[in-house]
Amino acid sequence: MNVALIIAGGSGHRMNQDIPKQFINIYDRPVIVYTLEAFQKHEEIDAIEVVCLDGWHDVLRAYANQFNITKLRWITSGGATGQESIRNGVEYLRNDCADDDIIIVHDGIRPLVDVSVLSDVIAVCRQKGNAVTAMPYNEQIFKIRDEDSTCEYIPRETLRRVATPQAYRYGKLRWAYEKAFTEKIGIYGSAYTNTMMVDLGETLYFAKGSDRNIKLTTKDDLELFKAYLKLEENTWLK
Ligand SMILES: C[C@](O)(CO)[C@H](O)COP(=O)(O)O
Repeated sequence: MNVALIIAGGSGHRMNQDIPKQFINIYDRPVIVYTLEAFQKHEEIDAIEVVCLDGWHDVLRAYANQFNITKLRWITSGGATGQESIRNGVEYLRNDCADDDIIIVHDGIRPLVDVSVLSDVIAVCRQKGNAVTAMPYNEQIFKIRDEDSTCEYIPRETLRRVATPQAYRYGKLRWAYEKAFTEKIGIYGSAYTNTMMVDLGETLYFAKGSDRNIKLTTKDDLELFKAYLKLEENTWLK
């Protein structure tokens, strides 16, 4: 079974809005619905779990009914941090998932994930045991010496930008979160499943990423999202 684990537990304070960013309406539907639709229409996705902000579970269920997201099977609560939210989502599946099921972890605020990205992350995970979507860098990356200066750079050919979706076998994911939280490894700061896995000594495998798969963090990102939607609409009309 291939299960999408969508993380939508954030309160979105970086966007300075009353509504959490995953629930902001863009044209005719909220951001989270665009994300859910991408998984709903992918034929290899069997079921969807959403880790959702408390107080928004009923709203989410109502949207799922309205927009026919029939694969949505579980809604559970987030935690105090992103890592706690993902861990909650993983634990919540313990009676429903087998160790070799594939869990596709995805940020609810990346609504432009497309079919080919999802297909590749599932295929690489099936073959290698895990997969993280990745893209090359096209800027030069300098390390800061202090806030005003630098004298060291990292050759960009040696770097990849890793995003979600990321796919892991359920058994490995459960083992990793249990170990990480018990031994306090890879769970602080900006840690995510990918960095935690590496901190636990695991090797990760790259799958095809997409520059279009933006994370909606700031208000500018919302404008970019709208522009992409308009572009798609115009392309379909032609
Ligand atoms: C994939 C990710 O960039 C971590 O590698 C993730 O999107 C981070 O999410 P955050 O909420 O900005 O920490």
